[in-house]
Amino acid sequence: MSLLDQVRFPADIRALPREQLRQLADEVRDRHIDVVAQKGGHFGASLGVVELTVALHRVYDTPRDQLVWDTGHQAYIHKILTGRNEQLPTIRTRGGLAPFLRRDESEYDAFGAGHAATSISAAWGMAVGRDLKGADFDVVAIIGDGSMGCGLAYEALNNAGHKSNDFTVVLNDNDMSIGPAVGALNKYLTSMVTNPAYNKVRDVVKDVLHRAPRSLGHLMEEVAGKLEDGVKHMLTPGMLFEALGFRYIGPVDGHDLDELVDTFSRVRQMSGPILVHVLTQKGKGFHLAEDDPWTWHAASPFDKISGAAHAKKAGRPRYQKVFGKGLVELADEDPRIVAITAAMPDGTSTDLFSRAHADRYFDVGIAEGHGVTFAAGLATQGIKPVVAIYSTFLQRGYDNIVHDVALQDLPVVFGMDRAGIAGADGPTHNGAFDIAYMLAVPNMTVTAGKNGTETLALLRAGLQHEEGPFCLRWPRDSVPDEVPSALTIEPTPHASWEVLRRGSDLCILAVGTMVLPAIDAAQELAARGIEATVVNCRYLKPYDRAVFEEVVSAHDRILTIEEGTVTNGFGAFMTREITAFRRGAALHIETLGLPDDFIEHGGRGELLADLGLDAAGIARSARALTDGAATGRSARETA
Ligand SMILES: Cc1ncc(C[n+]2csc(CCOP(=O)(O)OP(=O)(O)O)c2C)c(N)n1
Ligand SMILES: CC(=O)[C@@H](O)[C@H](O)COP(=O)(O)O
Ligand SMILES: [Mg+2]
Repeated sequence: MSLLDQVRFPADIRALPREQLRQLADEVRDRHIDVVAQKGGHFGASLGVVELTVALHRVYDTPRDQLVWDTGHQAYIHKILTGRNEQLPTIRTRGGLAPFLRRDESEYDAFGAGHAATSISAAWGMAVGRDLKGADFDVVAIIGDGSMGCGLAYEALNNAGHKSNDFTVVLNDNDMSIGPAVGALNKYLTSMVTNPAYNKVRDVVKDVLHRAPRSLGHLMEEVAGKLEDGVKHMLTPGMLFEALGFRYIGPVDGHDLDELVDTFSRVRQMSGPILVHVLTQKGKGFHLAEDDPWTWHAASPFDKISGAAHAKKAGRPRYQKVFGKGLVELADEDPRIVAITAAMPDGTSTDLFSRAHADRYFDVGIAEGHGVTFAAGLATQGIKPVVAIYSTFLQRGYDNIVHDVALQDLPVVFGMDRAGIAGADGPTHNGAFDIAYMLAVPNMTVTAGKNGTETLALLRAGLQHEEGPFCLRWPRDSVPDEVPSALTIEPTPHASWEVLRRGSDLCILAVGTMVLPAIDAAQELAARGIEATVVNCRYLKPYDRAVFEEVVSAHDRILTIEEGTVTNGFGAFMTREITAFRRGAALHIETLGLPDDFIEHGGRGELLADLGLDAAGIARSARALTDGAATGRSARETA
């Protein structure tokens, strides 16, 4: 009988004979491989924490004791062991399990995740909250080495380390982020655990312990622990974490269940801030992922034996590839261009740049704010930095954008990928706010291309723009057009719009990915006798004042459409501009976009249709606007 049939919750793990934990771990690992092979999803990170997850739920009394997983892409094992095994195949699908952790999905999900490096701050908050109310439970944060390279983690360590509240940080060190591990921390951690003298002494200590008579066991354990700590302090450089006030324990073999259970049983009896350094292998137990953890960070459905993806990647390339290739071509011609990524070389396709111009490629790690201000510094030296960061992750660098780039009018180009609906990654990853947050920044030029070619045309324009920062956005999608070499594409004229269609019944002001569906909607409307003007507002700010005045003078019914929040988005901006320009006129303005809410995970296309942001939805809104206006219905904002 399979153990997984009887182990549904952590209490079942704690009821198992200890010698069955190994079998449970093997079954859980196989289950994870089976489900992701069928359905796709995040893959390598969960494989690396199978034993760690089993051991934590074995030792700690979850959900009373709180486990705070960082980022959450490694939490499939946690979900399997906390009552969600049957639902696992629904993960990342509309209405199914969330891609990461969510407090509203399970009592075992102590804190939501998705963006990296929040776990220590959150866990510390829980520990202090516990002590303020005199409660009694353990709090454990589990953070990866890549996420430990993020400044937020140090803010938390620094703050927690000088207090005495009990809480534990588990550093899951697989020497890997998504791309190759970057940063001095990784070198430091590696040096600690590969120091031959330190490891020799550890082996001796282990051997002495093993041989000690049972009767002396506890005493020997104390002596051995002191000896090991003394050696550790002597041999390992700096003991960064001890300097920050944490008792350092480790490194521990993250795949040795006995060592893990013994270590956490010991740690659970200790007091104060503790950091347990666990060594794991990302992709452990699936040979292809062990050999190439970067590629197997996430996977689309694949054959378990060969690893071959089921669905052949047909059709046109993703926007990210078009951007990455175009940037390389432009950098071939201009030695001032540099590319900056924040630990996402693959997702932004700046890995292409790293191969073509290694000396001008910078992966700053999970440090978006630093990446932005680093770019500002480069710009003061006449360098042309292109900061390629997902819209959602760029939120981490907002003050840096305002304070270090825009206020100093520095020519930095921001390439915001995953703008709009990201899809399966859900609300933590949707690029819902970049139009709103960038429009609010003085001196910032805000743009969005209608297709791949125009995206590169805007990139060229941004690289020529010397008078301050410039941003452009693109979706997690394939381009709708054949895209030529960037070097053959003229830069889009500054602050220009493009009138794609003229009609007398209403005017549609469309942004970026909404332009082509607006054209399709206009054709549907025309079949019903409604003629729409469609304008490609590829410069959101500064906008094309001449075209604006022409079309706004000619229309009392205006529909704006953007794949971004309507709250303080382009539509709100245009509504203010239009009502000021047509003061006193009886206008009917509707702004379509993402509602003032968080959009759940699901397929990008189905979510856009749900939101009325496909051609059919746009046509419906346009008809309502023209019918409504015909009956004198007042203008209304729609979400
Ligand atoms: C703020 C932020 N930036 C970037 C990402 C994208 N991201 C997801 S997982 C990951 C790598 C994390 O590395 P590590 O913490 O070592 O975890 P591992 O995958 O190795 O288990 C990155 C960069 C993110 N989730 N959040
Ligand atoms: C967990 C995380 O943040 C990344 O793995 C993210 O899911 C990547 O997103 P894309 O798949 O859109 O590159
Ligand atoms: Mg890692």
